[in-house]
Amino acid sequence: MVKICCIGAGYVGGPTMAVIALKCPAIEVAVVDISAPRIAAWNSDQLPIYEPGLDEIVKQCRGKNLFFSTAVEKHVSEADIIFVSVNTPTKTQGLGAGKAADLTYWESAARMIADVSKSNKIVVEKSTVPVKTAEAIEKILTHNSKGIKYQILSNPEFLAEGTAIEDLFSPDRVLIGGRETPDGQKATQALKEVYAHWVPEDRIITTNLWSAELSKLAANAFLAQRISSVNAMSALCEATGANISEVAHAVGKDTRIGPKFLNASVGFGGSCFQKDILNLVYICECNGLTEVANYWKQVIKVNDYQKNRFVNRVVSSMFNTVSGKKIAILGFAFKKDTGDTRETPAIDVCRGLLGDKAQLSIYDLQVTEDQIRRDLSMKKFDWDHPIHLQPMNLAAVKEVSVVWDAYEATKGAHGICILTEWDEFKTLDYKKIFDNMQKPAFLFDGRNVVDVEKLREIGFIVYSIGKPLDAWLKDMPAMA
Ligand SMILES: NC(=O)c1ccc[n+]([C@@H]2O[C@H](COP(=O)([O-])OP(=O)(O)OC[C@H]3O[C@@H](n4cnc5c(N)ncnc54)[C@H](O)[C@@H]3O)[C@@H](O)[C@H]2O)c1
Ligand SMILES: O=c1ccn([C@@H]2O[C@H](COP(=O)(O)OP(=O)(O)O[C@H]3O[C@H](CO)[C@@H](O)[C@H](O)[C@H]3O)[C@@H](O)[C@H]2O)c(=O)[nH]1
Repeated sequence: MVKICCIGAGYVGGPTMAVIALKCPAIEVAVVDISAPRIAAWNSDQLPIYEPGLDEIVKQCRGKNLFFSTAVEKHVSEADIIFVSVNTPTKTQGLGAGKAADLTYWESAARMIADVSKSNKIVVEKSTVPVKTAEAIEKILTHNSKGIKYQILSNPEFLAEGTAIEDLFSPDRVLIGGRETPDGQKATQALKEVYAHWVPEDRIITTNLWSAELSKLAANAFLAQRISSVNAMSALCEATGANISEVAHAVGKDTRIGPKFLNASVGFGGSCFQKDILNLVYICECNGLTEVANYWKQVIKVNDYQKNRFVNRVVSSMFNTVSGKKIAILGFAFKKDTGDTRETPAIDVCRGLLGDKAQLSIYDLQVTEDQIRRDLSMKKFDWDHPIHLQPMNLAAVKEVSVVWDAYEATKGAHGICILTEWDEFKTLDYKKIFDNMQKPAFLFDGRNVVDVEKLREIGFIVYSIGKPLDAWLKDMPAMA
């Protein structure tokens, strides 16, 4: 029986391995982690991450051919194929701080593999890593090899949160990069056979190692660039009276551009886009490609601009101050159908409003109060470390309350900010909400989910990203 071990039981390791176990009953899959609470949660009824469809798969396979364990060394030493899916945060100190990927966790996983292995291994990079990481890992492994042969493959993951199971069941492509030697090709073939249990062969792409590593960073940079492009246009729409939904629809009809991923928003979030672009920028700079680095940096600058613009719009519309005013925040996760808050634009928007002394009442369908409080007091990039290494005893933010109902959040509020596109926010009883708010009642839709005209009829002053401004907002221009 082929044995697979995945180091890192996170948003990637958990779902990917669950799907491999489901689709390959003859393979034994062990997912290991240094975080005991995380492993305990994977072995409980309350999985550590919320992902539609994941519970059922885990229930079906757990204890049969899918195991979650803290016995890292045991499972690594027994495995034929080892996936490494650990954190690769942005460095916060030293050379490349604020940009370069911190490979501490990756390196410690590689050293551990070298220490405990007694048989040949295929080591698969599942984490997103800088180009040429495989070469460094190869050096660590072979330096300590004791005669054991290692083949390193790059197999980046392209799943998006909220649709992870769908994406894993039916990926646009599976990418495998390997050495172009007979042993390298054999390893590539072995991994290809795992995916071939359910992925059509023409969707499994094989490349050299460096192309696979770079393709992951490139794909995320292209995706994020699309959002910054549409968000940049949204600012111009507000200035000119054009409507971003109409512009995006018209632009996306061009088959060369396509309709997906063109929703203007308060800004992109998530654990990957910013981190991976910063990483790309750093690699360009290290290779002397300043113009290329600056080009990609702009994608992040526009994203920061979009978040700032939103906060400025809220404050300037409400008579240039939100001091002491109750603002309801609807949605805190970085997108719908996930409880993940890593780099969510809600953090920056909330901090901006708190900076102007607002009182926030936050409601999200999946994010816990504890998580929200941690996010609002944590330093940038501190989130991307194993949970037991993250700062504890964070300062309490007393101007924030977290509630479990949109009506409660909005009761007595001066304004509402919609920051996540949860379906529930489309069907709330906005008349009831309006009646219970201070007047004038403001609604700032950072996700374009509400029916602007209907809300204006009820009496709201509405701002919706990239949509024609109502008269009130035109009279209260926001500073960029
Ligand atoms: N989240 C996504 O949607 C996504 C998608 C594609 C790629 N990625 C990439 O995949 C990697 C993992 O991301 P994630 O979202 O799953 O992170 P995560 O924080 O959810 O999970 C990483 C896990 O690795 C564990 N870990 C760290 N060092 C370890 C070690 N030495 N031994 C054992 N366990 C260790 C941590 O405790 C943690 O549980 C990152 O490189 C990320 O960029 C993420
Ligand atoms: O038209 C759009 C699409 C997305 N977003 C925002 O962009 C962010 C990222 O969304 P999405 O890409 O759907 O989620 P992620 O889970 O971050 O997935 C991205 O990052 C992963 C980690 O690398 C990759 O594997 C995926 O392919 C890539 O889509 C979220 O805040 C979204 O709200 C928009 O504002 N407008």
